Amino acid sequence: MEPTNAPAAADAGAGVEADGDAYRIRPLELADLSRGFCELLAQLSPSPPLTEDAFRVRFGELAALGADHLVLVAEDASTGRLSGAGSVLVERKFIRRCGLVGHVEDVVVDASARGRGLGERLVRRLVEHARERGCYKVILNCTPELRSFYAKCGFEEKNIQMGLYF
Ligand SMILES: CC(=O)SCCNC(=O)CCNC(=O)[C@H](O)C(C)(C)COP(=O)(O)OP(=O)(O)OC[C@H]1O[C@@H](n2cnc3c(N)ncnc32)[C@H](O)[C@@H]1OP(=O)(O)O
Repeated sequence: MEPTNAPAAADAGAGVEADGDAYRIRPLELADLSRGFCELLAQLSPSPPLTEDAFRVRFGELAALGADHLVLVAEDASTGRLSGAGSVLVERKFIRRCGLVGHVEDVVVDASARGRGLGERLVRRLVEHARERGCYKVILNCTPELRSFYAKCGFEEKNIQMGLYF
């Protein structure tokens, strides 16, 4: 599928949030590469800048997943730069009568915009998307320091995380 500059997962029911405040929460767009998307992600994990081609290819791959993959960004209404981002992936399982599970990933708020409730708003929007898709639960991995942030977003601690890095 040829990627366009249309919002990813535009059919996801993930409508733009325009509540008149400083940030506009909406799906990722191709033009967001030049609005600071990579700089935001670099605050989450080592993430060198992407070329336009690399970004376009990955954007197209994710768009092809439709509403099963949603990347939301928060655009600063006064500057047009991105101040936050987060993703949710809907996993299709066999168990629970072919149940669906939402995975929240890569939540980040720019250092200059933290502490104003933007992270919580992003996470709640991602969770709402998973709920509307019919997921029976939403899960995520985080460091122990973020327990209280995710508790504020409605999550409770469950099990432990295991990892194997290559
Ligand atoms: C699944 C994942 O992606 S895990 C990775 C999470 N991302 C990161 O660690 C990247 C670096 N950190 C960040 O980008 C931000 O600090 C975030 C996303 C964790 C939080 O974003 P913010 O916009 O600052 O959070 P927000 O203002 O919505 O905070 C909501 C509540 O959580 C609390 N909170 C926020 N960050 C933290 C924290 N690091 N530790 C403890 N509590 C926190 C706030 O005090 C607030 O509580 P309050 O309502 O009582 O005041």
